Amino acid sequence: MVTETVTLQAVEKVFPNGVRGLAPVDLNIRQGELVTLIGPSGCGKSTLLKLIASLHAPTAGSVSWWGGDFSRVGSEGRRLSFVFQDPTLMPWSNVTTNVRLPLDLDGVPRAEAEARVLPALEQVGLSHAATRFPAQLSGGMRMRVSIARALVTKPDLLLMDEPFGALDEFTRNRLDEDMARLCARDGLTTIFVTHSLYEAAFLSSRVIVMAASPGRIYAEYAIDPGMPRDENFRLSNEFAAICRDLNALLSEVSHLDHRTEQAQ
Ligand SMILES: Nc1ncnc2c1ncn2[C@@H]1O[C@H](COP(=O)(O)OP(=O)(O)OP(=O)(O)O)[C@@H](O)[C@H]1O
Repeated sequence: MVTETVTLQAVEKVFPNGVRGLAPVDLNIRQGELVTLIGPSGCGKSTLLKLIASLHAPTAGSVSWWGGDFSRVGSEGRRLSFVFQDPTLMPWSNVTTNVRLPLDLDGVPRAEAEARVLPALEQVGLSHAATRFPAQLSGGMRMRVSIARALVTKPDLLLMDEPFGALDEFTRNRLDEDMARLCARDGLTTIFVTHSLYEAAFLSSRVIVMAASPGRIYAEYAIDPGMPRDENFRLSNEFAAICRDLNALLSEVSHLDHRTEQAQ
C-alpha cells in the first residue's frame, strides 16, 4: 500500500522574473499527516503549497502524487482541495449553493450533490445556516463555508494557505480545534501554511520550518501528542515546550535572514 501522498525530490522554483522562490526541496508527505509550513515572509511557503497543488510547475526536480504524475490524480479518482485565506464565496448564492459549487462543476447530479452538502455543513457546525447568504455570516462562519466547500468533494489531500490568518484569535482557536478534530476523525492528509507558531504547535503532527533567501526547508519538527487536540492540550506543559522549541527554530531562521541581508 502506498502511504506517500506527495513526494518532492530536489524541487526548485525560479519565477520568470528571475526570483528564486524555492531552492531545491525534498519533502515526503505521508497519508494522514497534518503538516504545517511555517517561516518568515517570503520563505516560499505558498510557492511550496502551489507546487504541491500543481498550480506551479517546478523549474527543476520532480513532484509525484500517490507515486504518479499529476495527470493520474483525477483519473485515479483522487481529489485535492485548496482553502485560501480569503473564503471567496459567491455573494449572490446561499451557503448550500456555495458549498455545492465544486460538485456542480463536476457535473454531479443535483439530488446527489444536495445530499452531500448537509453532511459537509454538519462537519463544520453550520447546518443551521444552510439558507443564509455570505453577507449574513461572520468572518469565522464564512471560513467554515469555505472549508465545507473543500470537504464536500471528500478530498484525499487538503491544502490550506493561511486560512485563519485574518480572523480574531478566539475564532481562530475554535477553527483550529475543529480542524484538529476533523483531520483526526477522517485521517485527512492536510498541508497547512501559517504564520503562527501557536497554530502550528496546536495542529501539526509535523512542522516544516522554512528559511528565506532562497526559500528552503530549515528544519522538521515532529509532534507526538495524538489527535484530536483540545483546549486542555493548549494549556498543557507539553504545548508550552513545543512552542518554545518552535520559537527557538524561528529565531535561528530570522538570524539567518538577518545575516543574508547584511551580506547583500
Ligand atoms: N509569481 C511570482 N513571481 C515572482 N516572484 C514570486 C511569485 N510568487 C512568489 N514570488 C516570490 O517568491 C518568494 C516566495 O514567495 P511566497 O509567496 O511563496 O512566500 P511565503 O513564505 O508564502 O510569503 P508570505 O508568508 O509573505 O505569504 C518571494 O520572494 C516572492 O516575492
